[in-house]
Amino acid sequence: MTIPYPNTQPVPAIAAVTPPSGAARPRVTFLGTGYLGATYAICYAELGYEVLGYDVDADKIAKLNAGEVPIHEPGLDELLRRNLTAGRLRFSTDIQETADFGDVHFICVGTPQRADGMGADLSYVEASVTSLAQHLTRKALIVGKSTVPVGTAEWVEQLVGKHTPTDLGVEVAWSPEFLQEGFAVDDVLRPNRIVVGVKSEWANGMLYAAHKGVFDLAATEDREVPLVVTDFATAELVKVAANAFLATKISFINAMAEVCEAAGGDVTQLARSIGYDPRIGNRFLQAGLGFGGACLPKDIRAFQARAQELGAGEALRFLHEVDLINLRRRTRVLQLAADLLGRRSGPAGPDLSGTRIAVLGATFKPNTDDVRDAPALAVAALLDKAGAEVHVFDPQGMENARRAVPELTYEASMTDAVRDADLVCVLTEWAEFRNADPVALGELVNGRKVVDGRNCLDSTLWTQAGWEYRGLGRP
Ligand SMILES: NC(=O)c1ccc[n+]([C@@H]2O[C@H](COP(=O)([O-])OP(=O)(O)OC[C@H]3O[C@@H](n4cnc5c(N)ncnc54)[C@H](O)[C@@H]3O)[C@@H](O)[C@H]2O)c1
Ligand SMILES: O=c1ccn([C@@H]2O[C@H](COP(=O)(O)OP(=O)(O)O[C@H]3O[C@H](CO)[C@@H](O)[C@H](O)[C@H]3O)[C@@H](O)[C@H]2O)c(=O)[nH]1
Repeated sequence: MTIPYPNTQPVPAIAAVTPPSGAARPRVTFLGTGYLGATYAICYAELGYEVLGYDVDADKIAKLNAGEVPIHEPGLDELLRRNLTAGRLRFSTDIQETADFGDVHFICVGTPQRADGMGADLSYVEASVTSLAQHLTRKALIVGKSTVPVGTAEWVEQLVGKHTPTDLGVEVAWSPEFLQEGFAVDDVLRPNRIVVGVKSEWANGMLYAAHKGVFDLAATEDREVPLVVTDFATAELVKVAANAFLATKISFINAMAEVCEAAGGDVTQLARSIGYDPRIGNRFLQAGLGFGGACLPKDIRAFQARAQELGAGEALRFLHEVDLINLRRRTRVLQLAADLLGRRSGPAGPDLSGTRIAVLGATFKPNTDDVRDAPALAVAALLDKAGAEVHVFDPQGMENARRAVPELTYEASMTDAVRDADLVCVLTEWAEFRNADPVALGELVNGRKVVDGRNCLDSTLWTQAGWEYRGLGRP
């Protein structure tokens, strides 16, 4: 059932339900206040809901209660402070308080790649759902938002059944999340669709009420937010299918970059040209260092692992290739660096000892401080392993990067990083790097050589300023 909103007709399938707390709108909690949960909690308060965010990380909760957003996400600080002051939002490490507060509890904990293989680690889902269920004393709806292997919602339902008395009637639903870091506030307030997996009319009604603020905002802006109401399995699959598609699109253009490198073509012009075809579209066709972050890489691996378990592994074999194409871009940057520095590659890769390399960018993309599986940081580590002295600068990711890869040298500014460098690698396309003046930077370096790992620099400008320029998939 697909229900466009606002609908010209009443929505008969969605019954109005009274929240178990008796409040006019459901009171909502978010378990896990990381990149997903903190953003959601704050934006839902902005939509007018009464919200409680819960986490086991006391530092994070203390920061949030003090009006400090623990991550870098544009626009979130102001919304946090405004809604704390308005009294609609608070954060807690008390699970009993959380259980007592909410009508709808959203599970937003991490589902990282398992250390022992490709599948998803569901231990945080299990721990959060179990402790919540054990503390519930009235009917509520538990909604999974974390990205999970298909079948998890059924398992969560059993878990809830095991830990709550049947007469409470606690129900489970799944509503995957599609927000992009860096655009998260707008993505939560103005999503391009809402997908819910439900088993009962009551759950459907509660979830509708829990999303009504989003629909109302859309109506005031003369927009529609499509609502897809479906079963558990489809809801879970929609999420990983979307990420698999996005990853495939990026690897497709990076595969074309590889061919351009062999044939002497320019992938940026190729991408622009195919993107004019509306069936292809020009978004997510940016060739470069490839995809990283806490979602696409781990999600395509977990999807393959789950499909394998279900006997459908063949269907997703191409995702293995998508992953390999993506990872090859990292070694390509290493190779370009060695070429520019005139170093030959042996069987163990190039020897870059005695060189000094500036790495601009550490986060997995601009406008975030997130360095989880960041291609930029992975390349910085490869350059370091090859013997180079690596000096890194990132506008927002320094603290996380230092924690993740402490062996690199971290600098306080772009100019500090490039000073005396034999080579500059631009690996995350922050505006500060895109708009850097190649003439001024040229005065600081030891050698005017640049690898543009994101094809984000104006190659003509840099070449005119005397730089030897190499992009990915470009002649
Ligand atoms: N980051 C994104 O942009 C994004 C977008 C869509 C979906 N997702 C999915 O959302 C989920 C969360 O991702 P994230 O990036 O926010 O992760 P994160 O690591 O930033 O946040 C997870 C939070 O859960 C907390 N936590 C761990 N155990 C807990 C427990 N038992 N009870 C309560 N809290 C607990 C952690 O302390 C942490 O603050 C993942 O499944 C991810 O795939 C993330
Ligand atoms: O044309 C492109 C677009 C993106 N990327 C890279 O792809 C990665 C992922 O980018 P993006 O998708 O913008 O970041 P995320 O915030 O990880 O968002 C993805 O992962 C989230 C978590 O599942 C989903 O909710 C989002 O819909 C999905 O876009 C980054 O490293 C980008 O540099 C490219 O290399 N080329």
